[in-house]
Amino acid sequence: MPYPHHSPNSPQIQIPNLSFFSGNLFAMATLSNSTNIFWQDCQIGRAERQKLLNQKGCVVWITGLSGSGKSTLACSLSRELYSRGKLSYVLDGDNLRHGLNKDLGFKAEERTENIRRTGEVAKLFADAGLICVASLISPYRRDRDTCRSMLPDANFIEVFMNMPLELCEARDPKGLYKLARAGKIKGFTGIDDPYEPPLNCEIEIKQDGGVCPTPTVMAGQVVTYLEKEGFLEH
Ligand SMILES: Nc1ncnc2c1ncn2[C@@H]1O[C@H](COP(=O)(O)OS(=O)(=O)O)[C@@H](OP(=O)(O)O)[C@H]1O
Ligand SMILES: Nc1ncnc2c1ncn2[C@@H]1O[C@H](COP(=O)(O)OP(=O)(O)O)[C@@H](O)[C@H]1O
Repeated sequence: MPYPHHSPNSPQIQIPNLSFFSGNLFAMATLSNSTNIFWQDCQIGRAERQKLLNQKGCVVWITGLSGSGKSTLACSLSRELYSRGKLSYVLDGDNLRHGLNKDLGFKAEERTENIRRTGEVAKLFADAGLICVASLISPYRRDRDTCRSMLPDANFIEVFMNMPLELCEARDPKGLYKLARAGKIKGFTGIDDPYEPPLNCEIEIKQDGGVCPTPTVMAGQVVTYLEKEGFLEH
């Protein structure tokens, strides 16, 4: 079943000539200039792929400060799912910036485009029947909500790494906080750039009595949710 805004045979809206936007990637990204296009369906769809894999496609979106443990959770979760015979794929912000998003920096509009593109790719993976684990700072609530709105609501599972800045900064595995504090990186999230915590996330990972749960425990929290919501069976 195609998503509502991609419904087949829907009339194509004619968009005015946008050539005056040429060279402005971000203006172009928010508007579509494709006309006379049609949705193409195949006999083998999402339902058939999910049956084959005995799971339901979804997006687990992990958000949080640099150093909060997003990649650690993503990898631990992927490993745990693999051991249960479930297929997942990790989209890591750092890794995507080596390829698909290599043209983007860290200004607000570039982060927005980074999240939008990643959301579109995550949606494709979910449609392929996979459990897609996206781990990006994704500091803006509106950008995360845009990704949520691309999918049926229950299929977007937002996981908030609610770790204090002091812990992330003490970890500083890449030395980036140190550089940001020294003024050598401008616009670093949590230091001189904003992070907007989720208001209504599905899962929150936080310290318990000042102790951070282990990667296995964090992954277990997500697996329990996926199991309860029926994503690990067809
Ligand atoms: N200015 C600034 N602010 C935040 N992070 C920075 C910055 N410059 C480089 N980095 C490194 O880039 C990684 C974050 O990339 P993301 O694609 O996840 O960022 S975002 O979602 O577009 O905000 C982030 O990786 P993680 O530490 O894994 O979060 C950093 O290593
Ligand atoms: N649950 C945890 N317990 C202990 N150390 C952790 C945990 N999660 C992450 N770390 C460590 O914290 C650092 C940052 O983790 P990482 O997953 O790279 O964060 P992010 O992807 O959010 O930047 C790494 O050195 C990692 O080994």
